[in-house]
Amino acid sequence: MKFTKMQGCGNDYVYIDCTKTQVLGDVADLAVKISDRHFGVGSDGLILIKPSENADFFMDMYNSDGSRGKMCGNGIRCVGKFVYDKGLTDKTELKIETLSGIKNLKLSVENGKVDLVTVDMGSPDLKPENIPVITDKNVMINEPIIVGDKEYNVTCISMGNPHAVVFVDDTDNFPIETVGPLFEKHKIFPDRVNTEFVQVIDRNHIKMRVWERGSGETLACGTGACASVVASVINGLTDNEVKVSLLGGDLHIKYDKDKNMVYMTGPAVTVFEGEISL
Ligand SMILES: N[C@@H](CCC[C@H](N)C(=O)O)C(=O)O
Repeated sequence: MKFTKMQGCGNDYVYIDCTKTQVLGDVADLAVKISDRHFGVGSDGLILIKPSENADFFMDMYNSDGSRGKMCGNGIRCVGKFVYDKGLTDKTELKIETLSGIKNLKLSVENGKVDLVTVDMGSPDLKPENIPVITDKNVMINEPIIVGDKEYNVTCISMGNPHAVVFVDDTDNFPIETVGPLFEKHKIFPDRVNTEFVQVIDRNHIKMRVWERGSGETLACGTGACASVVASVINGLTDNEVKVSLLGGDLHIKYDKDKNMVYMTGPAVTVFEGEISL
């Protein structure tokens, strides 16, 4: 089975072209095995590119623990690059279906290959039941919760998947490896949660580290960067166009408040290709 390893800001997945053939068997188990950084290819998860009846392609994504994600911001940019660079389409404006709906992509092509991709990420959803987060509040904006033995203020947002955004003074020295798992499995998040720890640098620049549900700390999270910018804007901390510096690179996020739409621009990179014998 042929695969391509790709990354967007260091958030790396193994991509398999399933437009003509299917992956048979237990895909969740395959995702766990392929993602293993010692005994597998090594990645934050697995992404299958499938045909779609409603869009140009379908993105089916799995975290490294085998759980299925509904949306992946860094992954969807790489799907755009994959299908264009491999000649599966010659369109530079694409519709990609995900488990959280259809997303529109614009590909920037340099010397015949895609480098940057802009994605219309749709509207952020703050309704607790849609995230989901268990609360008696109408929205969770900067609300205190106890995690472990400490109080943190969280802003909860769905970008097609669940996010909790926490503002901190210093992301570099934040103990994400101990606090991240406590957020992920906190009882108020019945489907677990992706947690972004955000430091505001200025009104157009934030730093962010992420603990992803199902994958642990990753070098970047596209949906998380979008949620972080929405949270920064609604908490009055930034303007609506923001550079998000992640451990693996920068994303540019625009939150159009009037239309309530979020746009993400960032890189998509092919790392290597290979073949797996199962
Ligand atoms: N890295 C992704 C998000 C992947 C899915 C997430 N862990 C989930 O389970 O919701 C991104 O770039 O958005």
